[in-house]
Amino acid sequence: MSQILLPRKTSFPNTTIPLPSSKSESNRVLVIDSLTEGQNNIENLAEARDTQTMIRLLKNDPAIYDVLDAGTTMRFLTAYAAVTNKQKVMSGTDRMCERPIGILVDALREIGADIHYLGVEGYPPLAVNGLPEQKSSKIRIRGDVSSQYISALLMIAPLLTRGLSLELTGKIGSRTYIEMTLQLMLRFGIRCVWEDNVIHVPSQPYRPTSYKVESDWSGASYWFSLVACAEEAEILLTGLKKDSLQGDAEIVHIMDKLGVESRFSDNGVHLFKKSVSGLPSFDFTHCPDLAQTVAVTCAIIGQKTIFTGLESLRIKETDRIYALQQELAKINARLDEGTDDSFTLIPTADIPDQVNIHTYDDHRMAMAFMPLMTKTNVAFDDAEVVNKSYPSFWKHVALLK
Ligand SMILES: O=C(O)C1=C[C@@H](OP(=O)(O)O)[C@@H](O)[C@H](O)C1
Ligand SMILES: C=C(OP(=O)(O)O)C(=O)O
Repeated sequence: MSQILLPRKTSFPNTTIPLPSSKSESNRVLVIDSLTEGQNNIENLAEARDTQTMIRLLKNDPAIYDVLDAGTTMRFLTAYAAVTNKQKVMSGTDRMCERPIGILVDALREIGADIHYLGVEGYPPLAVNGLPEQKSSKIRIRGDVSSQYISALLMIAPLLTRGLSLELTGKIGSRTYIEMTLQLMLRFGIRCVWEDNVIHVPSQPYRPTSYKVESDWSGASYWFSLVACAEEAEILLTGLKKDSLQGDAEIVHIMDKLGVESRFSDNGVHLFKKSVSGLPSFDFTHCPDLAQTVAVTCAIIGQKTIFTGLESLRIKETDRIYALQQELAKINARLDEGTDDSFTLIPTADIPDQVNIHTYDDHRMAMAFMPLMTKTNVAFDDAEVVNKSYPSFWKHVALLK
């Protein structure tokens, strides 16, 4: 684990950031590719460790699928191992074994999969022993804990002899990720119907096709934040499209309210500074991975804000609410929990001359605090933490002139 120090810097003229590809798109396409009979032509897979882990496990097919700290890899491969009738142990880091998976396991068991827990009920590690016979084709599943369970079931559904109808109950979180799954399945020939809260997936074969993974909008968010926080900045982010499958493209609209103008061209999106207006409030229900970026941005630029839709943050790489509260306190900012489901971001009053950020084994804690370098010298205790989604992140920070 090595430290990294970013010295204070306020202006960033004309920099091009060659963004990495999306790990969410990559991990879906890899699972679909493995479920397709025939050759797909897939370009631009992510450098993210989560994706490289998926590639390695699918290629080597070891008896133990050790996903490390990759949530999508854990959830998608659990369903994949079941439908392909594999015998696998699913395991991961200590934190992965604290992230719930019971909702997915219950659904898979109802469909007919043979799965049992090897440790604590409801959590990895698990033993998957295939899916001998489909018992049910109509499943009810909660939509308010993690959309990854739903994406995992949707991707295997076309291979089930009776198909699958998924009734989503309660509030649906991270809906844009479910839509991404369905859109990608469509690219590979699968037609599903989403009516009210039921998604119907008939039994049908995936069709081989060509697909080029787009750049990562979640990774893009840190550069939007840098532009918002800087005195002057102009940044080109390559490989992004206005019409994206990724819900985190929402960052364009969020940052429009926080002083960043986005102009799209054939190369990607160009970011410029503009004035900030109004007292914004943001709902992260469908883009939870942007919450840390936006909280830190608002703290730095002095923007009081109301946040909602943060429920899922407590079960991600770390308890992201706690981690944000601890690290924001170091720059005298607060994220106060209200009596309803909202949080109030009270911005920074005074920033010390040097700030040491603890990263909690969470890539997004490190990347979200990078723009703090516009105000002070900032050190991070674990530089490699970014490898989960964006291994070239610090190399890209070094491109800033
Ligand atoms: O399906 C995906 O690719 C993801 C879904 C989201 O998780 P939840 O559905 O658990 O919110 C998101 O936070 C995660 O980084 C990636
Ligand atoms: C929550 C994340 O990933 P996962 O759930 O796939 O580990 C993330 O990348 O922010």
